[in-house]
Amino acid sequence: MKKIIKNLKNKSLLYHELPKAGKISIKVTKKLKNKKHLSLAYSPGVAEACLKIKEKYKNIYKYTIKGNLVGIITNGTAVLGLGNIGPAASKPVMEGKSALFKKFSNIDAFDIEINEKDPDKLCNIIKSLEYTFGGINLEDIKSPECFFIEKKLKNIMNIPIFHDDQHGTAIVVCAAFLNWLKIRKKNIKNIKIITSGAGAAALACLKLLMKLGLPKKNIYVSDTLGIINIERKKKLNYEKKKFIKNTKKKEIKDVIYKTEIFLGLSVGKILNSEIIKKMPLKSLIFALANPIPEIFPEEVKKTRKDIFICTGRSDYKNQVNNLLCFPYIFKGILNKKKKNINNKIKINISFAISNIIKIKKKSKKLVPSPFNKKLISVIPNSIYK
Ligand SMILES: NC(=O)C1=CN([C@@H]2O[C@H](COP(=O)(O)OP(=O)(O)OC[C@H]3O[C@@H](n4cnc5c(N)ncnc54)[C@H](OP(=O)(O)O)[C@@H]3O)[C@@H](O)[C@H]2O)C=CC1
Ligand SMILES: CC(=O)C(=O)O
Ligand SMILES: [Mg+2]
Repeated sequence: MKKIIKNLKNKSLLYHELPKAGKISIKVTKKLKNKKHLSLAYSPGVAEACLKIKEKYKNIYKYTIKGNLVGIITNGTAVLGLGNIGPAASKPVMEGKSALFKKFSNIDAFDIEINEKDPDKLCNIIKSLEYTFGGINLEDIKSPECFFIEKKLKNIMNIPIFHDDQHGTAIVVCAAFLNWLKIRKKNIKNIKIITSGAGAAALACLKLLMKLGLPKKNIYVSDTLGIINIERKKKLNYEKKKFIKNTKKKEIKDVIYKTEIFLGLSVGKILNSEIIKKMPLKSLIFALANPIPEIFPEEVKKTRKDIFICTGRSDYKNQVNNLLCFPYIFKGILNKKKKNINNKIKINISFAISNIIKIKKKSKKLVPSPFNKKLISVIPNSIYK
């Protein structure tokens, strides 16, 4: 195992370094071979396009890349499960998201890493980028600040704003959950769930699961201090407060015997064999922290073959990752000029993703592969005007 991990680390570094540093580059889309072309692309011809936009702002979509350009914006405060590693160290992730936009939905996306933690100041900087982009994909901004930032940007900007870690993740988690319900022939009203994580991703997932019908009383939320229960005094924010559970139980292991879903959106290695032994039959574990999941599938299989397991990683089956959503949802958003994605649309998309999978009796497959060609049609088509 150690050798495999070392091998992956080395390969990944070489992948990023060679033959050219980074994962993306810019491509010129018009002929630019001679002075004739140059006089169209640059001075004097370019002035005509400028003046058309000056005359009518909407022309910016006709004469520039704006309508197919997304800004992937972070301040590096919650980068994967690596935490607050800062804007510079976040750049490989953001370049990666840009590469995925291009690969999976042919959307051009610039990564913008901003060295600003103050939510109001960050909003002002992002607002000032409004003319450049057709939409903003907020990424890896820690909670609870991310909730305020997204809300404020939606109010002050005239382009779509989408916090991927919240809504992209929630849509994909719900899709997997719907298929698990189908396989298990279970009623959502009877399902109990415990989270590890009470941040952007975990709370957004819970909110969407509740829209699907999961009763709030069936939810336990836990974070670095354990279950958010009635005795909790510290480290509560207004979003966590919505999920205070009427219990004195403190630890995941105290309640996991009755929760069929474990939703891990925190950090690696939270679960172990001892804890999962107690889970109900054929439970579902989302071990979605990146890059190290809350528990590795090998450990689950060793202990409990009946359990369904999803991770956020590309090297295991059932990759529950917002990658299954963000390239395609933006395709729909940009094409349909849709500014806001409401819960009804998010649920439509979850059903659309889940329906790609043909449920088979003994199968444990809950989500399509990221390379499934149906995603590019079903997700944008689930967004109505
Ligand atoms: N697979 C996927 O598609 C996605 C996966 N993720 C993963 O989810 C995780 C969280 O991301 P995000 O919500 O954006 O980040 P946030 O910073 O918003 O939230 C992180 C949460 O994890 C909790 N946490 C951190 N360490 C521990 C610990 N040792 N035990 C229990 N809880 C802990 C924090 O607790 P506290 O509040 O007490 O600080 C916080 O509630 C990351 O690992 C990320 O990679 C995120 C988005 C998508
Ligand atoms: C997948 C992702 O967005 C994350 O882990 O933060
Ligand atoms: Mg992320």
